[in-house]
Amino acid sequence: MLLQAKSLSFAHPGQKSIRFPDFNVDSGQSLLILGNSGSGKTTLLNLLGGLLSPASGEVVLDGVKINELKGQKLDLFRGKNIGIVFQKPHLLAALNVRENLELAHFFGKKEGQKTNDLLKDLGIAEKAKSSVLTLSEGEAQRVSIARALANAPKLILADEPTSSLDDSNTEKVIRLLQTQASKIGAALIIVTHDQRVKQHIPNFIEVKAS
Ligand SMILES: Nc1ncnc2c1ncn2[C@@H]1O[C@H](COP(=O)(O)OP(=O)(O)OP(=O)(O)O)[C@@H](O)[C@H]1O
Repeated sequence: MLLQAKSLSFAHPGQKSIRFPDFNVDSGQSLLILGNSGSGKTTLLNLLGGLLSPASGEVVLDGVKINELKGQKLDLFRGKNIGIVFQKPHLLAALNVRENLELAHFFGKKEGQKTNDLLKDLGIAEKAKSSVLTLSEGEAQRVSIARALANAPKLILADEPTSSLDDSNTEKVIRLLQTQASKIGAALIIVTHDQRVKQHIPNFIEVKAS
């Protein structure tokens, strides 16, 4: 089993504790995290990516308890093994498209996937030297997906990747994430409240505010 989430709970400062369901995900599998607005979906994704530390429980990725790693060890483990697609692209404005991807290789201390191949796969090869400030929203989002895939991670986490897209682009982005995940044998976890995504990925867990 690639990823195991066990007895996880978390409380933001001044907020009620959120308890999350247990689940496992294998390499090559896709899973949706569903739930109402404010139920804790992004919080769970941040726990899985080691961006937050749980109040109780554990996240085990490839036999490593992420929640027991700290500082540089955690950053390096995340850089090598986890690719995160955030709600907003968060690209570095001073760097062009190619450099934004190469930065991921640098932080992951890993050669990973070839930048040219990745840009071609995601249909943005002709933008390699463009400033990220000149990209359309959809292009910027594809660059952020390419960056998450650059190190060929074992786990891909995506937070609401389709919320601002129309139906046809929603389908394209989900296909892209699934195709890329299966190409590198990664597990794919997508947070969404977009009902359209359920048509493409039937496997889901639901986060409920208690
Ligand atoms: N930094 C924070 N400080 C305090 N409370 C927070 C913080 N981040 C989130 N929360 C609260 O924690 C709860 C869960 O938030 P979270 O963002 O995980 O929900 P979500 O299910 O992803 O919501 P949405 O679908 O609206 O994005 C919410 O009640 C939210 O207000």
